Amino acid sequence: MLKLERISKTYKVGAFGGGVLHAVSDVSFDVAAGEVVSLIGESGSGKSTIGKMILRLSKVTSGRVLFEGTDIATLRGSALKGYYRQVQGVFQDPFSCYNPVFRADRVFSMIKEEYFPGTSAAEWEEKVEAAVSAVRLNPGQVLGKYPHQLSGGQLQRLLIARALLLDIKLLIADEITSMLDASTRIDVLNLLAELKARGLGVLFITHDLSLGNYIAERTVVLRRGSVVEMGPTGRVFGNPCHPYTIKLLDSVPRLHEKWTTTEPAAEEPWVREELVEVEPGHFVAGGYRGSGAGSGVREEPAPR
Ligand SMILES: Nc1ncnc2c1ncn2[C@@H]1O[C@H](COP(=O)(O)OP(=O)(O)OP(=O)(O)O)[C@@H](O)[C@H]1O
Repeated sequence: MLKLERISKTYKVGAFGGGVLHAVSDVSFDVAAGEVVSLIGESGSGKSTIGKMILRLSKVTSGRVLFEGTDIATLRGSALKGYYRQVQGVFQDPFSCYNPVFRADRVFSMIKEEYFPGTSAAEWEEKVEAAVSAVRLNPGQVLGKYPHQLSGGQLQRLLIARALLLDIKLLIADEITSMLDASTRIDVLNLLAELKARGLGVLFITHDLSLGNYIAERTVVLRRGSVVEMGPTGRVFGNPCHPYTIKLLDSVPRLHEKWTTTEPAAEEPWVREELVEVEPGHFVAGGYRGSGAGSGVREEPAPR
């Protein structure tokens, strides 16, 4: 469904824009229908930049984002609108998505005006109630309320309901649980699991390995804008091979804290190690191979 083909993003930085920051370098992976892929990496590793490029909030510097075979950079007008009916993002801070002056369900009426102007009021009301119930909220308790009368978890779920109203195929979920308390966080994760069972693809962006492990079929580990390891979650977590992944897994007891040891994104293109398939579907930059206790050991490259 979604395919990233060697996408990169550079930003001009420095006093007169003379420097170049490589936020994302040559990243390729895909997300299938009904699949959750978690994108993990510490602060500044380029996770959100990838999410923004998929949502066309940020232009790719090179490479292509394909959705059902079409390069999204080519979409214009009604084709672009059609894309947003199928692909939506939900972000970390639910409060910032609402205007405190208006009732929270204004986010639904805005969608009606934009995408469903011909739908009758009664039919629309039914659709909204169904979407709100699908995210396990009681319409009678949340509709008509102002944002300050609702919790962060309720506001986050309303945003997911809003995405559902569009009947999306792919959700870009960028740190959506990081501002929620532990029990609400699990609720939202279980909700994503239900949506996945209904065929929704999800790119689950997180700095929290344990959440990624809980929900995702596949995991992509990002370091300084490059993929260092990716594959089926069981393999990446059960047999981590790249020294960086091993280091991340060692830090699991601290995972509910945001990582503070921010690595700066590369100001110079750093030597990117090629991804090597070390076991079926499991790719590791530089060809490091895990061997249980001795994982992180790189075998001599095979002779060509
Ligand atoms: N508009 C911008 N201009 C210049 N640099 C940017 C811009 N947006 C992001 N960056 C830089 O690109 C790098 C990647 O940022 P990004 O937000 O994608 O990281 P992240 O992994 O999502 O981090 P976090 O978990 O803290 O949100 C960082 O070094 C960041 O400072």
